[in-house]
Amino acid sequence: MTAGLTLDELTIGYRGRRPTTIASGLHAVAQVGRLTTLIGPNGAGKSTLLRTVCGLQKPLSGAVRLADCSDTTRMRPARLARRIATVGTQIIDPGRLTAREVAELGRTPYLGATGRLSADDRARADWALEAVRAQSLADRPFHDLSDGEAQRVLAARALTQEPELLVLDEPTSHLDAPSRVEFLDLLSTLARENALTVLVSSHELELAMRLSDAIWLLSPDGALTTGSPLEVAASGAVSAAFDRGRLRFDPERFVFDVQSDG
Ligand SMILES: Nc1ncnc2c1ncn2[C@@H]1O[C@H](COP(=O)(O)OP(=O)(O)OP(=O)(O)O)[C@@H](O)[C@H]1O
Repeated sequence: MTAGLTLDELTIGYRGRRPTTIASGLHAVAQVGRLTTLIGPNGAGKSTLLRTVCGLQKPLSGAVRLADCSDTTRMRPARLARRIATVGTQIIDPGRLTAREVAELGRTPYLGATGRLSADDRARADWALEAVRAQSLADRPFHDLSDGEAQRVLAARALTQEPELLVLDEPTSHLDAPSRVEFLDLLSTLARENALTVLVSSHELELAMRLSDAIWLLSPDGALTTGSPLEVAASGAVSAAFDRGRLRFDPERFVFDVQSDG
């Protein structure tokens, strides 16, 4: 197994007038060819961690290392864009562009001074649209797509970027139930078949536990528990972070049960 992403004594948070530390001294590894899902209750710091991993936000201290040990927190944006692709929670508004043209935007970090796409650039975008099963959407205006369709096209744009690390913040939030399963399964397949490291955040705890190769659980106290879904469930950390009221997480079936009174 090869480490595609390593958090190295990473402390995340916010500077400014009211400095806030969200989590400190984090250590974790995401493997190449695996789907790693970051889970945690609202406000635990998932988006903060993902933004820090992608170089969109500076860490308070520590490093985020790629497979060759280079530190993304010190990388220039142009270099970052060739190595990490990210899909945020917001659906973008690219004006009148078609879905194919949006996917082709993923080639931007590789274009020369003319800004013209080569046949290889176009072929890469076509491959990515096919990989996320969005070829049939290619010629449609992006802004006419449903949120779920748009999310698949944005994933294609990220793949077109030929990253070694793909980071998606809540990629299933706009999808219906079967599409959520399908999309996480697709990400797992893409990771495996393309030697890609994939890190996603999700509120779909039960699905994430069933479909991910590895789990990073960020607890409200800033602790990060990592391992296979079985290992993380057995550690009791999922229950500690999510159980409330009569809701209990079953670490063997990966589902929440509502306990009866008495
Ligand atoms: N720009 C900011 N400055 C200071 N604090 C912030 C800033 N953005 C977010 N926070 C705080 O950081 C904490 C973590 O927020 P974050 O959005 O990373 O959590 P999350 O786990 O992604 O939450 P959710 O599941 O609700 O999306 C929260 O307490 C939030 O209020």
